[in-house]
Amino acid sequence: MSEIIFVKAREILDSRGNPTIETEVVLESGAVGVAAVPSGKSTGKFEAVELRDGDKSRFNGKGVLNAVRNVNEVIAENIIGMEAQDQYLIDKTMIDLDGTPNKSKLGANAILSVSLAVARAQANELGISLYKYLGGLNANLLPVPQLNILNGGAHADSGLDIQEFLILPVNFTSFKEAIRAGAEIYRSLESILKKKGYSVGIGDEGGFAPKVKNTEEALSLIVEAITNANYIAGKDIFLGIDSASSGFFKDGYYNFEGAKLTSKEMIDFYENLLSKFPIISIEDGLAEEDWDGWIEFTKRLGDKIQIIGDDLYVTNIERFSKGVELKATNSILIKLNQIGTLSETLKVIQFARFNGFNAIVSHRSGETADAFISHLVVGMTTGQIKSGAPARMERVEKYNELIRIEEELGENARFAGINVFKKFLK
Ligand SMILES: C=C(OP(=O)(O)O)C(=O)O
Ligand SMILES: [Mg+2]
Repeated sequence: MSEIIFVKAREILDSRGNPTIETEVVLESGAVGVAAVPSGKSTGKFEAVELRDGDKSRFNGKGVLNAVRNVNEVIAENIIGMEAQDQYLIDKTMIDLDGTPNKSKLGANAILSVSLAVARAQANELGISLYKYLGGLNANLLPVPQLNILNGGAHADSGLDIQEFLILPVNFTSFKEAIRAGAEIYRSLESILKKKGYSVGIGDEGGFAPKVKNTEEALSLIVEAITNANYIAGKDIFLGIDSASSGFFKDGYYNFEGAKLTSKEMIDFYENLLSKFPIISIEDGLAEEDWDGWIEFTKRLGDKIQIIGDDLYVTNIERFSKGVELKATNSILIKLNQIGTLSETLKVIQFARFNGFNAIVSHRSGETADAFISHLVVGMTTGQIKSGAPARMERVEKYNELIRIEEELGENARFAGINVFKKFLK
């Protein structure tokens, strides 16, 4: 047991060059925990509040000095003296100190940086890896990576409406081999794009951002890349998309690929895609307030594919409970900074499990070198992680950390592989 004696936050930069917060926590024993918070661009309307200064003279208003001050001057004096092992109590103390339903007073970024740094400090205090602290002996499952190799939407200027085109390597015996296949396919896609005269510039999450015609062309290029890399699409590698469709939903319609579609027409579009491509996962296929559409979507396609709510749920237990009750999806995306504490995130993952939902732990489009999510996904044995392309160091670092974890687990490591999708493959 060791109590917190020092808490200090600072403003650092994220992968887009925007400011974000990092916090350091020191325990009486000398154990230290440092954690940095990422930042989204296609953020959900119902996410907890990321506190930004609004002072246009610094970072065009995006500074986080107020959040830093909230850690150093408000949170610090309230948690110094608390035991680092009391994660739930520390998180509750911060939630109560904030006192708002969306953490708008202190900032979810401020609160989360402390929450994660405390967990790290406690793992270091115990002298064990973070994933082992989170999950103990049960923490031996390595996730299927969802690798975003072609970018659109708010993350790139490819002109594609769909934000993320993902490959999911499943037919492998280890995470390391799965990521190798992913990286080979990424490079294979680069060669194809070059040969066809497309740009090989990349988007925020490291995927290529060619100005291709539409979704079908993007998916065809990816299938070709899989084949050229000597893998079989639909067996070794499945496809996924994150439409981030709240970004093109307006006044009840989806403004998609030049047309104005109803929810039903959007679902028809996805159903047609499934008949042409080995897609196993669709995230945010519909918008964050289109509950009726989601119910229909899951009724029609929920036994064939993983249907993930991201902006729909924002890792919030209330919105997620509603989704479970309404059968709005069969899966949930998990982003720590959508809700703002580790303990609330753990509860949402547990709730997903109780209800037979897949949980996919995710990075944000603005990232740091912090690989906390790699430990979270193994600690909670969720079986899937989404961390962008197998390129750009802030993305790769999450995958590299999983390679290290797999090595540490040795013969006890298991790769989730096809198991996480078995229920969709009858
Ligand atoms: C990672 C995503 O993007 P962002 O961080 O911009 O919300 C996403 O939508 O899943
Ligand atoms: Mg998303």
